[in-house]
Amino acid sequence: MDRIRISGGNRLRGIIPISGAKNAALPLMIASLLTSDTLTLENVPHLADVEGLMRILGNHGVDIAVNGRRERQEDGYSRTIHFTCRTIADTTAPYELVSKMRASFWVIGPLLAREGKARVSLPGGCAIGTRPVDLFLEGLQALGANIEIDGGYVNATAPSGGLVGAKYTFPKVSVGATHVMMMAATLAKGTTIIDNAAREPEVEDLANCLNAMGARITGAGTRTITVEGVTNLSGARHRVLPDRIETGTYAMAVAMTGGDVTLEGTSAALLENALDVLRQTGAEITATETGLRVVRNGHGIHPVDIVTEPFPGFPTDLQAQFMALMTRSSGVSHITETIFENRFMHVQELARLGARISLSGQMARVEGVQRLKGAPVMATDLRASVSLVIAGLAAEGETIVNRVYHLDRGFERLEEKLTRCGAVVERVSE
Ligand SMILES: CC(=O)N[C@H]1[C@@H](OP(=O)(O)OP(=O)(O)OC[C@H]2O[C@@H](n3ccc(=O)[nH]c3=O)[C@H](O)[C@@H]2O)O[C@H](CO)[C@@H](O)[C@@H]1O
Ligand SMILES: C=C(OP(=O)(O)O)C(=O)O
Repeated sequence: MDRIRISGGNRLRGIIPISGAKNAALPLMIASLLTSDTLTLENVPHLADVEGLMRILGNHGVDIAVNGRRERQEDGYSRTIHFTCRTIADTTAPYELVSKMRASFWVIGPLLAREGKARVSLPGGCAIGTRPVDLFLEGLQALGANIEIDGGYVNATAPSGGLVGAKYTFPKVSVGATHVMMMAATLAKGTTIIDNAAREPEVEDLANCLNAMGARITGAGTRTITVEGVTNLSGARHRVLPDRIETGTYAMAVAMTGGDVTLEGTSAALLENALDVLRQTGAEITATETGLRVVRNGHGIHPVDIVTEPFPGFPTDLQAQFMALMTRSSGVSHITETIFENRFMHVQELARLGARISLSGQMARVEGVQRLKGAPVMATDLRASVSLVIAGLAAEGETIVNRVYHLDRGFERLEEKLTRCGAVVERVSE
């Protein structure tokens, strides 16, 4: 099993290219199930989750060609990929595939809309909370679907004439359930109004792609999304938006080590809240023509309190990384996690490096320390893993991060990107 070895203490200087967003690429790939034409996606990150979803889509009958060639390109950079699903080969998404990744459950929306039925295993994904699927099921039921849960599978069936548009208000904001309801509603009869929708940029990206495929969606990016159903969707070409979580992660790494790094191919508008918080910690952040420049020279790290919230609030997917930064602040900060009830698994691992963190329910109290010291640590989930990398970059001596397969789900070429900026980071394969 691979590990990451970090020798801490170097400032980061240079340029980091930001990849396409994992959390946009996954629903966009799933949208290819809605049409028999080719959906071409540019800037698809090379990640374990993307590879896993390709296997799932292949099982449903999607033909996948990378850069026009059939063979997979293994150089590790973001790619252009063509997805063509002439006919749905199988409406079942099996446990063995779906249990590895939360987003794979989302195939339920397109399968139901196009084929009138879907049998999808209950999902897996990062172990950061119970992560139920009640909102997905209620949303699909509002469109007329009949839902039964049996043997760990959700069996969904559309009424004989297909799904029917409806008004539905989510009792709680869910990114995944918004994606699914929006995809399902594109082929439903009549108008669907989705209230209390997630406003994440990835929802807007999916809506833009669906509209390019012939859907009629307005309001994505606001609380209310309206979808006028159409009879069929066609192919399209769409570029995956930049990864705001990767952007924020590297910005926090620079704030942690000090230095001067330009993050290329990204946009401040995707993560204004997190960047404002970083500025309060003492980092200087400026927009450039092609991305962002993050600088921290000389000054200490100021403590800042944060509360995670749905977009446009502070993202839960940056909470662990921010906690790593706060371990070196000059005071006490409070970090409140409101999205997932079990997203503090990194706390005990950060403690191995010398961090002083205490937990009380949903809130972590982080007392900044003057120095962290390298140690072996264990990655417990995707963003927790990268928080350990950030801490390791600032720790004295050697940090070994075990179980890096979590990291490979969401960070393309992490070691290379950091090494090019002066960090000493290497992957050790055994
Ligand atoms: C692949 C992807 O894009 N994953 C992101 C997506 O996950 P995901 O779409 O799974 O997250 P949701 O927005 O659905 O979850 C938000 C909250 O709603 C709850 N909930 C959700 C669905 C449901 O049916 N019932 C229910 O109670 C969840 O347990 C959680 O407490 O948004 C999360 C919140 O920004 C991010 O952390 C994940 O990185
Ligand atoms: C929690 C995440 O992913 P998933 O929803 O796929 O588990 C994440 O991207 O941080």
